[in-house]
Amino acid sequence: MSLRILGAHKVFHARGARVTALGGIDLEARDGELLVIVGPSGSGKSTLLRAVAGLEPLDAGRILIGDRDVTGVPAGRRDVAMVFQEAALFPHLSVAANIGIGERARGSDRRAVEARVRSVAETLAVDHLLGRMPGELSGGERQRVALARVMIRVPAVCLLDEPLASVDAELRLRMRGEIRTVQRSLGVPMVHVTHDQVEAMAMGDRVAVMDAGRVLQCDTPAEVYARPATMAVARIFGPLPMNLLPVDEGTVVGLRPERVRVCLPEAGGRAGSVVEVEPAGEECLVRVKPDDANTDLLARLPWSDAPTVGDRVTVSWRPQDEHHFNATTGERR
Ligand SMILES: Nc1ncnc2c1ncn2[C@@H]1O[C@H](COP(=O)(O)OP(=O)(O)OP(=O)(O)O)[C@@H](O)[C@H]1O
Repeated sequence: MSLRILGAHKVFHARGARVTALGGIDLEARDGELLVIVGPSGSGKSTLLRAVAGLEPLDAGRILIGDRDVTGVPAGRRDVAMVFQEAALFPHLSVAANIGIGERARGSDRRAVEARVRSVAETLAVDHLLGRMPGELSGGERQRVALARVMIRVPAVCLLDEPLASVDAELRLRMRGEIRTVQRSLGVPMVHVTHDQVEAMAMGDRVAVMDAGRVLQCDTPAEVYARPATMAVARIFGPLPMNLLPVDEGTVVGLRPERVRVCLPEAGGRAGSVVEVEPAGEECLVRVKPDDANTDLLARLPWSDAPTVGDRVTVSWRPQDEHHFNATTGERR
């Protein structure tokens, strides 16, 4: 069954101000697909998920799960499972009871539920915590318990709102894989909101890039990365924002920092000065101010090639690495 969002509109009125959280969203998460949503803070990602879950009524638009129009259906009857940024667990129930509560409520056999709880808890590495209470867990552990509760059964649609936000880097990597595996085995559409671009690239079958209540582009992560449809997408999607250099009245050239070469002054290219060097593990981020432009260029280089602040350098790139955008509309040429 697919999830379809058609013309979703939502305006909030907050202290005299009108905020368009959703400005007409059309989006589909296909059966068995993991659709990742990325976008700056306030772009409407959580509002969209909450609308699908039935926690936020839409001003206009429809939500369909398979052929079923669930737009007016209360949250409890949509068969949508959701994990929030802040995992909400029942404080007076043990971890095991929290994970199994939905299944028990549906009247499943106690022994069968216990076995299922154990199995899903092992997958998410919380099996050693089954006897604890939610108040005795770390943020990341609570998050994994909330995930386990969702993944214990097969809902029609699964929604994840930054479930890995408070999980450390190593576990995050493992859980990304786990979520993919569980999602494939559930075979249902899953919509996953994240701020983590690497996660979006790694996990998504497709990625929807949102800004100001709109979907700017929706395609495979590889396609969005290789051919961002607009300057805004180029800035939002990718491990680092794209460099955007106005070249003439009508055109802006976009360059991924990983495609910018920084060389000694003798080499050909545009001359400039290094204004910032930031270590990033095996690599470094180098900011260069070209002599003939006001826009700094960000480059990602191996740490072994790191220059020093104040160095005179030249920057260059291959013509095929340039992205061209219309300076007025922001659209890809
Ligand atoms: N209950 C509310 N009342 C008024 N405005 C709201 C309400 N909920 C959200 N908004 C506004 O709607 C817009 C979209 O919010 P939303 O939480 O969907 O963004 P988001 O993309 O999930 O952001 P973040 O990445 O920071 O979680 C924001 O401008 C926000 O301030």
